Amino acid sequence: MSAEGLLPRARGSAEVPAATGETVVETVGLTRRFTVRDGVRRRQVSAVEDLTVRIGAGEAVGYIGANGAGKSTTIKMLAGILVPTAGTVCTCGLRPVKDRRRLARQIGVVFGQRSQLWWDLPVWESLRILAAIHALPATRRRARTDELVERLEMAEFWSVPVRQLSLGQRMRAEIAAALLHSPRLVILDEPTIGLDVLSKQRLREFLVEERAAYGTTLLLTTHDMGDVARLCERVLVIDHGRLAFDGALAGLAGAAGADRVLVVDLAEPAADLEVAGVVAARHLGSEGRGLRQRLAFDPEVTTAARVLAAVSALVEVVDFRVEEPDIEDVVRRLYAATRHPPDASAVEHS
Ligand SMILES: Nc1ncnc2c1ncn2[C@@H]1O[C@H](COP(=O)(O)OP(=O)(O)OP(=O)(O)O)[C@@H](O)[C@H]1O
Repeated sequence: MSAEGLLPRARGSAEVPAATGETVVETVGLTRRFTVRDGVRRRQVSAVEDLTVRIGAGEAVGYIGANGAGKSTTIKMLAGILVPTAGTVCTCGLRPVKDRRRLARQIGVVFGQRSQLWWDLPVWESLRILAAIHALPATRRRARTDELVERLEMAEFWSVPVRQLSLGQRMRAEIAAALLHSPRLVILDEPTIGLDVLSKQRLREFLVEERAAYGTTLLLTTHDMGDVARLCERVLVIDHGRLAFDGALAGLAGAAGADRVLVVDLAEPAADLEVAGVVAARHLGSEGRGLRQRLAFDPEVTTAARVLAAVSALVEVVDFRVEEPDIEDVVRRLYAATRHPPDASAVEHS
């Protein structure tokens, strides 16, 4: 059966519905500590400490941090897999551990490094089993399956056992499995890890479309800042278990004091441009005997227009562009700036 008429069509654009104001995730003072053996002694590791955060329906939130920062531990508490040591957590209006079965109907979780599919079964059979677990009515199952097969381009490997799939194919099947029951909240833990550029792009496009069509809330952990830049308008940075930043991606660059870069192409070769005396900019490098020059500036202090004007007063500019800060670098700086203890002023809202 076709999905036509039973499910709203996904739109191809990045248009996203406005958040409804309803709360999908709410944590207050959420904390999880582990006791680990250190030789003969035992010590406590604080994986997540005093995390207070609210995510509204329809939001797309990137949850980022260094290895061991506490991302997976947070996700496990949101999904009811781990019991918090202290604090409270409410996911889709439910208490995750106590209401875990009911919660399973409302959330979809994808762990990039772990599979929820049956290794020896063809993709279609894994999805059939999951549909039965979620007790999806046959019409809804068929319509949703048709839709996912088409949008995730799964027809070519629909009957192939999961163990024979390429990583990109398996990830598409994992996403289909997690979204089969149309969950309100989708949690993705490193969904694009190991994927080639094209597979990453396809997956991101699918998630943007899914959100646009159904207003799905996305919470995404990733080390790939391209995922965050393309999928999320809000970023949470966790550092040593504590929230170090909560705000817009652009604000993250501002909080970390990252520089933007003005790249100018000149009509004629020129010596290294020194405009620091006029505006707060520093020369980063030159190419082609000075035909192309790069100038870094702090967006908190000056603007691209002012730097360009200062350069234009010295030489003839034929072309220019402004490069945004490298987000990996931004996060690194933020870690450095907020280490022990985190700077509460970096948290824009909670
Ligand atoms: N079951 C456990 N027992 C003991 N310590 C744990 C356990 N799970 C996590 N930890 C510790 O808690 C801290 C946070 O781990 P977590 O896996 O949540 O980090 P992460 O941000 O997801 O890291 P990564 O990006 O590497 O997956 C780490 O110091 C980790 O060693």
